[in-house]
Amino acid sequence: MKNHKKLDKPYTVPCIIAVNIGLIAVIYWWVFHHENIETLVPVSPNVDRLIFQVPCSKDYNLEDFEDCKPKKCGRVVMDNIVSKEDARHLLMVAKKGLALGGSNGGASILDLHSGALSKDNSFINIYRLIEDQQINLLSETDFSIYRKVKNSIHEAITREFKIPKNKLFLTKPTFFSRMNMTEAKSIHDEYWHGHVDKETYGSFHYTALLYLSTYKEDFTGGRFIFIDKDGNKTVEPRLGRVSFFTSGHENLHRVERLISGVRYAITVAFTCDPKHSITDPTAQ
Ligand SMILES: O=C(O)CCC(=O)C(=O)O
Ligand SMILES: [Fe+2]
Repeated sequence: MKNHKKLDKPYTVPCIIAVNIGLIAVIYWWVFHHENIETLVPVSPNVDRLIFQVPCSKDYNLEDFEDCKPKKCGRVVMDNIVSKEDARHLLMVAKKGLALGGSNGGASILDLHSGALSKDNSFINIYRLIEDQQINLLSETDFSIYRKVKNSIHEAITREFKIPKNKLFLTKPTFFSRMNMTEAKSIHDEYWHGHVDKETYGSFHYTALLYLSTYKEDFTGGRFIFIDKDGNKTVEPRLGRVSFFTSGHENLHRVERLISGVRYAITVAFTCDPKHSITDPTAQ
């Protein structure tokens, strides 16, 4: 026993050093790299209606639109206002539209209103392409499901934020998005930066997201993250899930970088300013 102890001694100092280095590495990672993320809405179970109030930023103070601008700010998640069937149909529209173009980086968009479609590191017009190539890509059913879904989201926002229906307008840009883990080739591909929609897009007062694919089933990474002062909070995407929120600084957010798979969603935006109102898209 005595001999055994003697043999152990030469290892004591290196052991203490190794443990200390390990400890310092863990503390360093925790302080500088560990992200404290709370799951606000997990991918399952299905949620009927979840509401999270947040204090409004000053973004709305100088604006008119008394009937429409948020009096209370917040976030709402609803899984049952868009049917799975309609969400699947829109996923098919996204796939067939984006198949005609696509960014060479990690993020592509298709805007049915303006026709903008990502192509390599720029944009082309899908309606011009359809005309040039004489293809029958988008049907009247595609547009009618898109309008129906947009109307359900509009109705939910007016109900939850107590806005007269005729005071809230669809605005641009409103678009399908496809994200994957390909390395970014242009700034348009860098979807993971924190941003405020009201600032980024100008006209937004309320932002809605309709998810067309499901976290952990179709992709990993790619969670939606609210960046709050008291920590980050995620909404995990799920086919047919609608997440909407007031678009000011109270809802700074980003999308987490994808780790695997492909993520589809639609950003649908609404404004209180009739000058920025847009009409529903139609076959051109
Ligand atoms: O797709 C998402 O979850 C968020 C997209 C977004 O932040 C945006 O379109 O402004
Ligand atoms: Fe956004």
